[in-house]
Amino acid sequence: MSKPTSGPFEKTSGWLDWYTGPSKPRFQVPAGSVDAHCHVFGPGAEFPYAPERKYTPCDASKAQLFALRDHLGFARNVIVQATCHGADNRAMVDACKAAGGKARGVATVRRSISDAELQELHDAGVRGVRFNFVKRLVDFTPKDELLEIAGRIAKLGWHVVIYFEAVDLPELWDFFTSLPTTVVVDHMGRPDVTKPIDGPEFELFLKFMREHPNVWSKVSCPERLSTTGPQALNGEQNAYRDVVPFARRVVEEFPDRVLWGTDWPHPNLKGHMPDDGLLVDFIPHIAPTAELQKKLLVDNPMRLYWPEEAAPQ
Ligand SMILES: O=C(O)/C=C(\CC(=O)C(=O)O)C(=O)O
Repeated sequence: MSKPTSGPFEKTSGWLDWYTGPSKPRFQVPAGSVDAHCHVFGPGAEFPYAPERKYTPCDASKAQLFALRDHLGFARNVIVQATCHGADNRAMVDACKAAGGKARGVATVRRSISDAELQELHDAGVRGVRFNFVKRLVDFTPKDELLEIAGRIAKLGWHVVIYFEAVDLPELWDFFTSLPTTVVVDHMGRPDVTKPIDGPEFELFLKFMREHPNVWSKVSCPERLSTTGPQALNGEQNAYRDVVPFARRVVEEFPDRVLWGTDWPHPNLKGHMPDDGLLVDFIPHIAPTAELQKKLLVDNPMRLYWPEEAAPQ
């Protein structure tokens, strides 16, 4: 793939650019697979980064995303608005429109958005909004504003994607469980994988899913959660071993409510930038059967993002 640029913006110091020579995965994903968590960044010269952003990335264009999709063997993308674009959804919307029906979007919106603007987002392929509670990424938005937004987007049949750290789940529980839509958790609520899988923290997350059938989870981002590695580089086929039991537990207990995504272009990674081909090779470790793989990669994302095309359950 072509090399990343950064246009008129200066990248955050220490920024790691996405990996330009991803390997061909050994694991062949099922036909019609969806990369259900990825982003586009700019390009900044065309779609400037938001003034309120907490980081400035390298560019990651729609063409580069679609090239990766094809290289990895995926059919479709779900493009999630990244915080470096704030509530300016133009780059994400432009990518969705250019994908010719092969991408859906998850937007960030403020309460000031009009019904006509929401409808425009819908027409472009947006099917959800993201509420981000990770303090290093966003400033606080009052819960009443978020609830108001959730009530409005529920009428469009959209869902809410939530991003938070495991330690914050108890405090956010009442808010999350009051949401009137399907709720999709990013990266399993970022468990601390150095803690026991049967310990209180991850148990609380499992209870959250068990007691609330509207809650789904992305079993993504082992490269963010792992502390032991090994890194998905240089052909490594057993990357991020410490994350496997956590993701596998979620896939096996909730096979109809899990999604997977590359998280390309992997904003804010500090230690290394994974080879996305090897990230795909991680999938059979967490979804060990063909049936689980098809639910994770095809049936579930199709039901949520392309219900009009999804096979009946
Ligand atoms: O890409 C992700 O899912 C995670 C992110 C970035 C992010 O959420 C954003 O910029 O919106 C992170 O942990 O830094």
